[in-house]
Amino acid sequence: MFYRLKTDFRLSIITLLAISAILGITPFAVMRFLQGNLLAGIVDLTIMLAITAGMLYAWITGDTARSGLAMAIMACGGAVTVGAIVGEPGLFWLYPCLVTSFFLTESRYAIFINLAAVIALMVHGVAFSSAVQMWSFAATAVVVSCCAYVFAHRNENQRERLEHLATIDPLTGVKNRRSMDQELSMAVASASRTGVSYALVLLDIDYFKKINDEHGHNVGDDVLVEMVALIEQNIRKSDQLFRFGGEEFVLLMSGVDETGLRAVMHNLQHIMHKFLRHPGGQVTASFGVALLRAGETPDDWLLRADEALYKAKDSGRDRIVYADDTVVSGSA
Ligand SMILES: Nc1nc2c(ncn2[C@@H]2O[C@H](COP(=O)(O)OP(=O)(O)OP(=O)(O)O)[C@@H](O)[C@H]2O)c(=O)[nH]1
Repeated sequence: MFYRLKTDFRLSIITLLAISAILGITPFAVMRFLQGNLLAGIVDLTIMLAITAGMLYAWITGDTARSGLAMAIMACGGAVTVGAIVGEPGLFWLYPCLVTSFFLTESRYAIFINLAAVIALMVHGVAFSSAVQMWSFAATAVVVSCCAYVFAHRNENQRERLEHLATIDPLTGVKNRRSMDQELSMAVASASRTGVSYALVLLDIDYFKKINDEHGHNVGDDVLVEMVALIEQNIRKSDQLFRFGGEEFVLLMSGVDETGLRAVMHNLQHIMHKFLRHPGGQVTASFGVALLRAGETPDDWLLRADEALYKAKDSGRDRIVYADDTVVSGSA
């Protein structure tokens, strides 16, 4: 539960709004019933129930886009109704709604909802004691909306940037290990649901330390970047390459059978032999390959590929080893 709140920003805003609405509106709903203002009490109660239902929908379905939009409409619509019924005191409720609508839904919808709410109250007019008060309300509502828009927009940009930084390896531009863990779990789930086959390749450059030591770290970096470019040019768009750490990479392929997999691996090794160079000569790599088994966990799958890679290194490097093979094949 806390993980979802931490990772899904809109869900956390929806939850925050719903909890605030329940805590903030309940005393007023009780007060209005006690004062005999049945209509205002029922409106308060309806807003609370609708917002709570929106939050439950978001938690159950994960569809925060639709529930966020619905909640922005409900919150602003509710504030307008309260303003129209109880007059001036009800206007204050619109301000927090104008702010949260930018965090609940896309900016273009939020602008429309906020404008509609402000105009509806102005047209209704009953909540205002004078024209000056009405126009002051309109001006402050627009200022609040503009500030909320700028803040929400900047927040969204920074969140996207952070998400990018957290999932991408800055040197090679491929996804990092953190993304890989998620993708492997998704692949395992997809395989058991749809029956699509998946293969995992653990790839490690041979004697990379020597390249660094003899030619410098920058040359080592260039080798990593070139290798990634070569691999990406020779895999399908649906295949995914991750940097596992250091000079180790993971290639995740979907929809491959054993024959196709061997052809792809043979081609990759061939391409690297032909094109991957450093100032001192050829760069080679060792590969551990494992096709996903039915019911296997991501950790076990990765472990089999790792054991195959270990065998490839142990038997002389520049090798492709398939997890279920007993015989280690040599270089192409
Ligand atoms: N240039 C560069 N080097 C890195 C980077 N990350 C890790 N390394 C280096 O990669 C080297 C890996 O060395 P080892 O684990 O001994 O592997 P190896 O020399 O390739 O030996 P084998 O894998 O057994 O063939 C270390 O010297 C690390 O410092 C990086 O981003 N850039």
